[in-house]
Amino acid sequence: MDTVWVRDTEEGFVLGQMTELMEDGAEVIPIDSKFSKRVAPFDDIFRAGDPDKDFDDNCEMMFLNEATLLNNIRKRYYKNKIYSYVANILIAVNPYKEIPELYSKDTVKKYHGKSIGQLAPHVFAIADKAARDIRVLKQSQSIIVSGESGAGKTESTKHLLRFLCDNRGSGSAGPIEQKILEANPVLEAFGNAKTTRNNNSSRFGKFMEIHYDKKFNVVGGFISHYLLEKSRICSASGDERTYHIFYILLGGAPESLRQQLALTQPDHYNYLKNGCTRYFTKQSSEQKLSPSQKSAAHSKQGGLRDTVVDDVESFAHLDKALSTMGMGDSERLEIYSTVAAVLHLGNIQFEEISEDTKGGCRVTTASEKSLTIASKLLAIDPDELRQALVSRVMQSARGGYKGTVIMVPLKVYEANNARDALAKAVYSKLFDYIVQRINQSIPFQASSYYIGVLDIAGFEFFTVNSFEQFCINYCNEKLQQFFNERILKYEQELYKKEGLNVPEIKFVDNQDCIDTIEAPKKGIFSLLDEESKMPKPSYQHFTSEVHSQWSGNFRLGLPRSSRLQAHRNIRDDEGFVVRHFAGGVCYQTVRIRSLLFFCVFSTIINKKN
Ligand SMILES: Nc1ncnc2c1ncn2[C@@H]1O[C@H](COP(=O)(O)OP(=O)(O)OP(=O)(O)O)[C@@H](O)[C@H]1O
Repeated sequence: MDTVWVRDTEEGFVLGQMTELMEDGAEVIPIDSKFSKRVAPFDDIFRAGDPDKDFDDNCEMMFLNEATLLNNIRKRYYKNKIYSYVANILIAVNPYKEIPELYSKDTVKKYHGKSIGQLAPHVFAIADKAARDIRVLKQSQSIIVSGESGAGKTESTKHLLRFLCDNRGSGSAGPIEQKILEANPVLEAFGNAKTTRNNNSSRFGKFMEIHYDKKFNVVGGFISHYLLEKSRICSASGDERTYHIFYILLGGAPESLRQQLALTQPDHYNYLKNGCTRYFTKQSSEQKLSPSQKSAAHSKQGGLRDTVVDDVESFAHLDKALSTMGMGDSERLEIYSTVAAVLHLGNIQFEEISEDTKGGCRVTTASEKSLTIASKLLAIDPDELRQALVSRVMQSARGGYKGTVIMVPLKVYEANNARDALAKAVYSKLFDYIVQRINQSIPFQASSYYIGVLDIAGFEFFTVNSFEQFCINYCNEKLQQFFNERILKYEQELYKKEGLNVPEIKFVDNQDCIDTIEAPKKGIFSLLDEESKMPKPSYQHFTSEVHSQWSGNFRLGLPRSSRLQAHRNIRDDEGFVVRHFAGGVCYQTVRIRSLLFFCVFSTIINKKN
């Protein structure tokens, strides 16, 4: 009788004995009597090998399949062994607790110069391999960290960087390395937020390069960032919050600065009040908050607790880190003013002008004060800001000549969209600026090699999927293609070359899916680009174009073809389904409309800069 794993809807897999073979399945009696005897198809039955033993490298198992892989990872996890390999790929499980000695200075020292497999699987072994490979192969190296939100990507990235910045196993970092490491808390303040899955979730992707000279000394670094989640700037809902920096300023900035920025408490701001308005505090930092800084929810329920995040204490650390990066008092004040301006912008509200036959709107009297503060903090004329919010500029062009400029009044909902687009553009430009300043603080004149670490969000699929999910999933589609090419195709070619008789591994080429997104002229990006250049862009027209260009293509479908009931009610001209390598995702184009507004407003911001 064979010991097998059989698929189970509750448990994932259940261990059992295969007792009887049938035509298209088998009878399995689970070893644990709390599970019932069952008949399962062959596709749901997997050889188990020795289920009590755990392996450093999953490839060492006699039978490698979905069930044995999961069993091995689980067995190890319960023994605090959170890492395992699949050849050169490291699998990490988030332990959500500190494991003694796992990342200590001694452990760093131990892993320096050791090949993969010499010591237990570890993120340091991957970093060391990259460091040795640039020496041996004389070629730059990159490490891709991938996984769903909360999987531990950012923590793993930090450990990789710490190892790479460690001075040849001395347990300490040199001055340049120190600056590279200090970039993280600054990026986290502006680019991380509390989500339901992760108190410190990175809402942007990054590629961090550590540059080396010919003698393999660290000479500097460079950070590229991608896809900051802009929708979060203007709305937080339920238990989620917007970016940490807003709460750090409100809860941690000195009283004088808060007064200068006209800051009060989180539930006074439209962009914050619909989400969680409590600060992260420790017992000691909670005492430092005055009642006027706390939202009603914070006063009632107290602070949120996390081992790392503390909004009250963070301000001083952030301010110091920005100074270390070479930012003087006035530059830091400009940064804080811009953050505060976004909050005040969000409080500007509009009302219809009943006597206006063109259906225009104006700023409400109650929010005039917010408009004045926002324009003061942004150092722009309040009337110019007002006009930009309640009207749209139109200029005819004929035969290469530009005609008269006409100000078209906006309706209330259009002005709301315009305000939010402006707030998003201001904040995302600020984020670009922060990254640029970090890069200036870790410059390098010349470098021979670099080790890059890519920390980017994994595949996303929510009930409502917008442009942000579209970009993230496109990126993951490209990464999957890279993986297919680099690992599956390349390995199989190697086996062939070496004359090994290994059965061919079949995988689905996802180039056709990538084409639907990026093909020139008919790809979704191209169509969106075209739509945004039209005098009257509309999401319905854009969606119809997508469907007509890709009609009959397997990769693109109508919302009603989605597996999720909620998507089947979406109209044909309100969304489309893309069948990605990881599954179908229904994107709602009503949401993409904000991108069109974004295009208009980024022009204003660029002019201001
Ligand atoms: N190796 C680890 N040891 C201990 N705790 C960890 C480890 N990795 C992650 N954690 C815990 O899990 C939390 C989430 O991890 P992390 O922020 O790295 O996830 P992520 O994959 O980057 O998520 P997101 O995509 O949302 O940014 C961390 O704040 C930390 O508390």
